[in-house]
Amino acid sequence: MVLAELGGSISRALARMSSATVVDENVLRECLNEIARALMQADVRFKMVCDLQANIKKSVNLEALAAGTNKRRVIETAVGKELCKMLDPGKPAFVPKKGKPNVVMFVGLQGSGKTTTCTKYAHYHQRKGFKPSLVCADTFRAGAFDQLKQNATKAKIPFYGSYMESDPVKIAVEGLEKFRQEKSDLIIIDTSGRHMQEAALFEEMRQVAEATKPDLVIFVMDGSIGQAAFDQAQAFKQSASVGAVIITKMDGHAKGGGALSAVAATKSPVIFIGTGEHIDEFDVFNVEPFVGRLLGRGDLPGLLDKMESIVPADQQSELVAKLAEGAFTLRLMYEQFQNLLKMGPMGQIFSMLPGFSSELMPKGQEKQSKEKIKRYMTIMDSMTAAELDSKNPKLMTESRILRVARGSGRQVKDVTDMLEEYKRLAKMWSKLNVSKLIPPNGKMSDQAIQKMLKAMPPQVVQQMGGKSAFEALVKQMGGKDMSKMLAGMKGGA
Ligand SMILES: Nc1nc2c(ncn2[C@@H]2O[C@H](COP(=O)(O)OP(=O)(O)OP(=O)(O)O)[C@@H](O)[C@H]2O)c(=O)[nH]1
Repeated sequence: MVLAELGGSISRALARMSSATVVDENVLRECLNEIARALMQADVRFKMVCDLQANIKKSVNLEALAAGTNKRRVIETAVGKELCKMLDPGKPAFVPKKGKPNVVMFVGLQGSGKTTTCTKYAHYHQRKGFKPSLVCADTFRAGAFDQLKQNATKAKIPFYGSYMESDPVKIAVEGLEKFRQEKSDLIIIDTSGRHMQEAALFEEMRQVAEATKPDLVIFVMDGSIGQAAFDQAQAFKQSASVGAVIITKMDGHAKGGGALSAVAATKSPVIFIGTGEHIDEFDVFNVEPFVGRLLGRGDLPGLLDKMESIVPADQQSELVAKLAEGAFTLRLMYEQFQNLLKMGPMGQIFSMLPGFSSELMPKGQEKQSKEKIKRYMTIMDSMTAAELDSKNPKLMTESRILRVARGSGRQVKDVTDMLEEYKRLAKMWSKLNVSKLIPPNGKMSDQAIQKMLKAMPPQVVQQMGGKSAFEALVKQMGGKDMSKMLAGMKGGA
C-alpha cells in the first residue's frame, strides 16, 4: 500500500535531518517541507498539511533548547504528536458492550465495501464472544440482500432481509425487533449505498437512523478515493450522526491520506481498516501504533497480537513442544505455511518491526513466495496422513513422488522442490534445538540469539535488516513471547 511509501518518505526525511552536522532552522524547514510533500502525495488535504507544518514549527523552538538536547528526537516527537492529533478526534468511538442490545448502522457510498465490511465487523465481534446479527436495509440495489445473505451464511451469522419489501425503514425495524427478541447483542444494519447527488437516499438514511436509533453510525470509506474524501465524509456527517469511520481497500492502491481527511471531516475516529476481500482481512486501527509505523518506530504489541491471533496462545506451546522434540514433519511445515498465509502481506509485518519499512519487501517477490507456498500446499494435499506425519523423507519413493505429482496436477520437479524445502527446514529446526533456545521463562540468551541467527536462511536475515537489526529486535522484545515468533516463522520459502 502506498501508505508504506509515506512512512518511508517521512522516516527518510527525519533520518536525513539527523545526519546533518547542525540541526538549525534551515534543516528543520527542509525536513518539514519534505514531510509536507510526502503527505500531499499521499492525498492529505493541503490545508491539513499547512496546519501540521505550522503547529510543528510553533512547538519546536530550536534556539530555546538547552545545549546537548537531542534536536532530532524533539522534532521527531513533535511530528509524531501532530500526526496523532490529525488522526485522533479526541473522543473515542462507541464500543459495543456484551449482553446489551447494541445497534450499529453502516453508511457509505455505493461500492465503498460497506456490505463486506458489515460482515467483517460482525465476524470480528463474534470471535470476541458477541452474538451479532445482520439486517439488510438496502432495498435500492438489486442483489444487495443476496450478497449479505451469502456473506452472513458463510460466517454463520443470522441475517434478516426481504426480496419483496421496498421500504428500508420497515425492514430495519422488523430486523431490529426480531434480533432483539433473539437476544442478539450486536445488531448491524446495512443501508443502501448512495451516490453523493442522491438527496433522496440521504433522506432514507436519516429515516432509518431515526427509526432504529443506532448506538453507533459507522461511515465506510474506500481508502483509494484521494482528495474527494473530505467532501464525501462531510456530506455523510451532515445527514447522519457518524460516530466512527472504517477505511476499506487499504491493501490496494490506497494512498491513505483520505483517512486523515475523513477523521477531520467527521470528527470521528477510524476504528478499523479493511485490508482485503476476505472476512479476516480486517485490522483494528489504533492511532499511536499507526503513526509509530509511519515514523519507522514499529508496533511490537501489534505484531505480537497478530501472531497470537494466528496461532492461539493455547496452541503455541504445543507447537514449540513438537519443535523441541525435533519432530518436524511435513504436516508441521504445512501448518507453518498456513500461518504464514494468514499473517498477511510480509510488507505489513515489516512495518510493525521497529526501524523497518515495508519497502524492504521487494515488490513481486512477495507474490512469488505466496504462489510457491500455495503450490507446495496443494502438493501436500495429495499426500497420505502417514507421509505427512513421518519424519523419514525416504518414505517418499520415486513411485510415490510420481503419484503425488499426478494427484496434485503438478510436475515431478515441483514435488522434489517441495521435499527439498522440507529437508532444509527440518535441518534448520534440528540445528536450532528449540528446547534450549527458549527456556521456560521465555528469555533468550545472547548465545541462543547467535545460534538462531546461524540457523536462519541468510536471505531471511538480510530481509530483516541484517544481523544487528535482528539482535536488536529480539532484545527489544525482551526475549518474551519468542514462541509466538517461532510459530509464525518461515524458512524463506
Ligand atoms: N481489496 C479489497 N476489496 C474490498 C475491501 N472491502 C471490500 N472490498 C471489495 O469491494 C467491492 C465492493 O464491496 P461491497 O461490500 O459490495 O460494497 P458496498 O459498499 O456494500 O456496495 P453497495 O451495496 O453497492 O453500496 C467488493 O468486490 C468487495 O469484495 C477491502 O478491504 N479490500
